Amino acid sequence: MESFGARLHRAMRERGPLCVGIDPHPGLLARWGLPDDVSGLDRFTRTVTEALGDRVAVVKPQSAFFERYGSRGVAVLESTIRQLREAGALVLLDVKRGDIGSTVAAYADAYLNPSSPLYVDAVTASPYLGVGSLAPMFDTAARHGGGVFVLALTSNPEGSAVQRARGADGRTVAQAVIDEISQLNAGAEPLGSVGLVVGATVGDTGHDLSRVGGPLLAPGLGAQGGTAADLRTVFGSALSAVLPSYSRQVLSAGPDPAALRAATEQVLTDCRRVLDAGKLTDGSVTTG
Ligand SMILES: O=c1ccn([C@@H]2O[C@H](COP(=O)(O)O)[C@@H](O)[C@H]2O)c(=O)[nH]1
Repeated sequence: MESFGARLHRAMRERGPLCVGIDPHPGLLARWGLPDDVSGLDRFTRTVTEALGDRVAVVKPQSAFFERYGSRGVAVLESTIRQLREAGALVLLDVKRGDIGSTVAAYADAYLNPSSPLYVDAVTASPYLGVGSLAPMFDTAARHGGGVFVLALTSNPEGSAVQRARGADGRTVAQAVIDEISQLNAGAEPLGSVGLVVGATVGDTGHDLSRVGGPLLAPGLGAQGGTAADLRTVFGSALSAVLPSYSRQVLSAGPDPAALRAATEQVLTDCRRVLDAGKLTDGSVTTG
C-alpha cells in the first residue's frame, strides 16, 4: 500500500503544490446568493467540488462549517468527501482533533479507517495533550496509507503565547512538537506521512523545520493576510515540503466555476514562483 506521503508527493507534482479549503462561511453563502441552511451548504460544496476536484492536489473541508448544521451537515460532508476522492483529489479534513490516547483511537477510526463514512486521506490534529497521545492516529494512518497534520505554529495571533512558550530544556513547545514529528518521519521517502501546520503569517520564528521530513501545510494565505512571498520567510530551506492552503481567497471568486478555477490558477502561479525559486536554491529539483 502506498503511503500518504508518497501519494501527496505525486499529487503535488502532477497537480501542483496547492491545497484549497472548503469553508462555507455564512457570509460566503450570502455572497453566492445561497441560503444559510443545508441546501445552501450542499449547493456551495457541490460547486467547489465540481469546479476544483479534478485539478487541485488537496482539498481541505473545514469540518466546523458542516457540523454547524448538525447531522444533515455531516451527511453533506460525507458526500463531499466521496465526490472529491472520486475526482482524484486528496482530502484533508480540517478537524483538529486531540484527546487522551484511548479517545484519539476512536477519532482515528472515524477519519482514517476506510470503513468509516467520514474516511479521508488525512486529518489535522492538535498536540496539546502531548504528541504521544496522538499515537493511535499515527498508527491507524500508517496502517491504511493515511496522513496526519499536527499543529505546530498556527496562523492566528493568539497561538504564539502557547506555542512559543519555552520548556525546561529551552526549546519552545512548537520546536518540541516539530522534533517529535521529525523523528516519526525519519527515513521516509520521498515524503513522510506526518505533516505539520505552520501558518504563512508567523514570520521568521527561528524554528528549525529542516528535518521534518513530512509535508508542511501553510494556512493563513489570502484572507488572513499571508502572501506567497511570506512562504520564503517562514519556511526558508524547507520550501520544497510546503503545501500552501487558501480558503476564502479562492472561494470568494465563486459561484462561477470558471472564476473559481481562475482564482485557483492565480494562487498556484503565485506560490509556484516562490516555491520553485526555493527549490533552485536548496538544490532539491529532482522531479520532472
Ligand atoms: O493555523 C491554522 C490552522 C488551520 N487553519 C484553517 O485554515 C483555514 C483558513 O481559511 P482562510 O479562509 O484561508 O483564512 C480555516 O479553515 C482555518 O480553520 C488556519 O487558518 N490556521
